Amino acid sequence: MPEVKVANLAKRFGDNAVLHDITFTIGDGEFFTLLGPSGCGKSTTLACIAGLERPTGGSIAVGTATFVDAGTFVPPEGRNLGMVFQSYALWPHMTVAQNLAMPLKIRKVDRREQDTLIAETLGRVGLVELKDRYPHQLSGGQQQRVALARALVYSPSVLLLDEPLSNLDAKLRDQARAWLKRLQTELGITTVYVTHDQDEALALSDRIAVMSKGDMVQIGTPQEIYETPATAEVAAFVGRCNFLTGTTTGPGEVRLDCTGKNISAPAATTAGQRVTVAIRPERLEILPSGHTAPADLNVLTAEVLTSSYVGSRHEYDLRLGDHVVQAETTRPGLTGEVTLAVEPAACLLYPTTDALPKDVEALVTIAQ
Ligand SMILES: Nc1ncnc2c1ncn2[C@@H]1O[C@H](COP(=O)(O)OP(=O)(O)OP(=O)(O)O)[C@@H](O)[C@H]1O
Repeated sequence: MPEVKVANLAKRFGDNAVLHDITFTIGDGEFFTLLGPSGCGKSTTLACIAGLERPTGGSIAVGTATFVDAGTFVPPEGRNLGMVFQSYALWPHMTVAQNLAMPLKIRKVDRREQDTLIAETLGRVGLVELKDRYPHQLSGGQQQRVALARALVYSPSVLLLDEPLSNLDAKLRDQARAWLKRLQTELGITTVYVTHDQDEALALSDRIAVMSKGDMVQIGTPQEIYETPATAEVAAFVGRCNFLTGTTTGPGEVRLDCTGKNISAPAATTAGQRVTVAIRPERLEILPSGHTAPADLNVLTAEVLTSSYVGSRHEYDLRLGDHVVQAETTRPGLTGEVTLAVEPAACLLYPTTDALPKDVEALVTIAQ
């Protein structure tokens, strides 16, 4: 399966520049996800790869084939890519087998070969016995599999998926996610996946590209994106996060505004910088008041405001100085004053100029 190379991709609709200078390379057989909030340009990027949109700048190549470059634009039918959209777009008056036959007929595959490819592909997605049903006789999950089978039946070089699971209910979606990942690994097909769902992106991807307002903000493995987000905005978008403001007081030290106390944060360098400290809720260990935390941890005193039981863990809202922070733990029944302990390495620092989304700003200031 070939590499996908996108370089300096730009797209504008009239005066509206929606993609600026997007560059990434997707490896052979990689599951690569474009993740970001609504309107950031994910679908437009995918549509440019598919040939459904004509970029205003940059180049796109798959393997040795150049699809887009100065003076070159290969139309979608010349690209041999498989595509599945959020709305499965199955032909309602055709059976499952007929839906799969359509792209083969367009490619003038002979009849006997068509039957073999359809049977093989339906076998792969576990739908052989449903081949004579019409789309309205299938569940949402089954329709989604048919759409995927239709995109795979002609052995595309790359699979493009635009929020293909978002019409499924939560439980089905989890199952479909696991199934999709298994199928993709089995086929080894290079896949570009678009989603605004960070859990889905973390669970499925070999690498994730986080987009914001037409720019690529960070590209990395799920672990890199979650554990070392490049900006406060990425930290806020991927997973839950507490944001506290402060001022660096020297190498490795920050004075928090909310408590007036210093904490260790290895990324701090020179004194006097205004910073935002980002801490994931699960990295805040809650200890009942009076319990001593290991000496190498940052220790803060907080007060439990509310707790919720969410099955595998308890989520606590706590007052920390004039802020509310969230922490997750398996410890039930904590009330009143508690100790929060956090490893210095889990206190990520960003310049305060790093814009946070408005809803996160509201969270940061809620307790003031
Ligand atoms: N055909 C079009 N004409 C004009 N503007 C468009 C067109 N298609 C997309 N846009 C604009 O381009 C921007 C990026 O849209 P795009 O659909 O790529 O975002 P997205 O990240 O996929 O969002 P969502 O998750 O909501 O689908 C948006 O501001 C959108 O309004």
